[in-house]
Amino acid sequence: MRYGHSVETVRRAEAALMARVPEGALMQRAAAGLAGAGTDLLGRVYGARVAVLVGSGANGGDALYAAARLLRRGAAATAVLLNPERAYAEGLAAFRSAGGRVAAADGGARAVARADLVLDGVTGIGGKGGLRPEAADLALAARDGRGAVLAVDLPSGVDADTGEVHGPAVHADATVTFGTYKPALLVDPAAEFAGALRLVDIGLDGDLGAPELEALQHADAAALLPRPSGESDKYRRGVVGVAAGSERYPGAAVLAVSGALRGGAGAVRYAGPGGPAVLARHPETLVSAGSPRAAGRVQAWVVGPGLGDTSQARTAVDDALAADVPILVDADGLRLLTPEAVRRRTAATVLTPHAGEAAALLGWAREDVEGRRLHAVRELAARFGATVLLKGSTTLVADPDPGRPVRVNATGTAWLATAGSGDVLSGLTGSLLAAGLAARDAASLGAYLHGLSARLTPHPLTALDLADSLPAAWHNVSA
Ligand SMILES: NC(=O)C1=CN([C@@H]2O[C@H](COP(=O)(O)OP(=O)(O)OC[C@H]3O[C@@H](n4cnc5c(N)ncnc54)[C@H](O)[C@@H]3O)[C@@H](O)[C@H]2O)[C@@H](O)CC1
Ligand SMILES: [K+]
Repeated sequence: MRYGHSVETVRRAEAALMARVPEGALMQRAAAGLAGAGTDLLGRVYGARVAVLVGSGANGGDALYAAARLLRRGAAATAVLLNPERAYAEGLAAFRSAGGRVAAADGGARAVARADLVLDGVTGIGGKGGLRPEAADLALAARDGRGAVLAVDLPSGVDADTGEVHGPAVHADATVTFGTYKPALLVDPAAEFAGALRLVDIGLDGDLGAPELEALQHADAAALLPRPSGESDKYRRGVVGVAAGSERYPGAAVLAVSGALRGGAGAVRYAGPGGPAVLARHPETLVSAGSPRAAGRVQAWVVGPGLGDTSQARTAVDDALAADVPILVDADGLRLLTPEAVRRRTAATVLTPHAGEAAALLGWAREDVEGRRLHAVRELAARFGATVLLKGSTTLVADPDPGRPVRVNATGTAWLATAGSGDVLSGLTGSLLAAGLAARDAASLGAYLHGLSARLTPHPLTALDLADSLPAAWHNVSA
């Protein structure tokens, strides 16, 4: 599992650790990791030009010590001090004694433009609000310059705890972060500013408390995959019901069933008007034309994709909400649900909105959901007492229990933004629910496999390609 911790948790762990190690040791560990990443980006250090953006805190200190290390290996380095009186004094002294130069008051942009590597040490976890104008200009010069931009701990200007970006921020090619990931590195929009991530161990692990965020890795996904045992038959593996599609949108039925068939359940029951289209593509489906209530026993329901807005659609949603098994509600189901009926449920409920649907459920503007994804997903989970999977550039899964970390999916790709891809995810995740996974595990494993499948499918991909690649994603995880 990859974890993200809040600033408060990091600060507490640092304080505990600092009491046990010699003064300055943590910063030297950080600087060593940073210099190593800088070396990798440069390829050849000797003769390279490094520009160091230095703010007024320890983040600038890390950058200065790292630059001192690069200077000792033959680089030339220029520091751009944003607040010369408050630059980290010991780091600046080490930088100067290794041969580093300080740019003249008006020479910062030139140093940045000429650099092969720009170290962004403006702010780290102590940053508040976006970059101030002078730093914002340098960040632009760094983005437009020829060198690689390496952020120290975080790209300066992003909000460490929320992943929100309120104003200009550094666009990094890579970020070296210390001790643990910070939420901003894992959640958009901030994560888009961070580039490739590298975690440097500074010895915090034993002192870190509970994480804010966690991201499944391959091994975590593998451990969650349902596997049939010797005693399994199709009913013991779980039967998933799919109430999706309509005369108007029969494709959604086909796509949701395609996902469901590849999600580990032993059988898929389809209930609704899309039966002929479903059978034409998937003859193994158990099809009925009525509502979920009349469809026979299942261990989980998926309701919503392509249902439309008919009375039959409303009945399907009401029936699914009334069923005493886990359910997943997506798309039209999210528009048709009664919040009170969701809150009344005792079996698990998973809601899978994209930003627009989340905005409608919350009564927010869509931009607010996109800008405040972590807040939005937590708020939805709390209001509905449900597990919420918020789709998008970084898919998040929040549990109704606010004490549990939000899960962030690391496998997504922009290629998933294709018609019908959400229908496949719904079917897949519902199938994992039917196979017996807990709601947050089903949702986060569903997102993981779905993203991986998109990565394994030749581009540009269609939703059916995506479903067809799910066995390869499954195999990739379990291999
Ligand atoms: N505490 C520790 O043990 C360690 C800290 N480390 C580094 O220390 C950083 C935290 O250092 P600090 O707490 O000094 O804080 P930062 O260096 O992140 O920034 C705080 C300083 O920046 C100013 N500032 C805040 N927002 C600003 C903005 N928008 N524009 C311009 N200036 C702004 C503040 O007035 C303050 O002087 C970490 O991110 C990490 O890089 C590492 O050296 C590892 C060890
Ligand atoms: K930084």
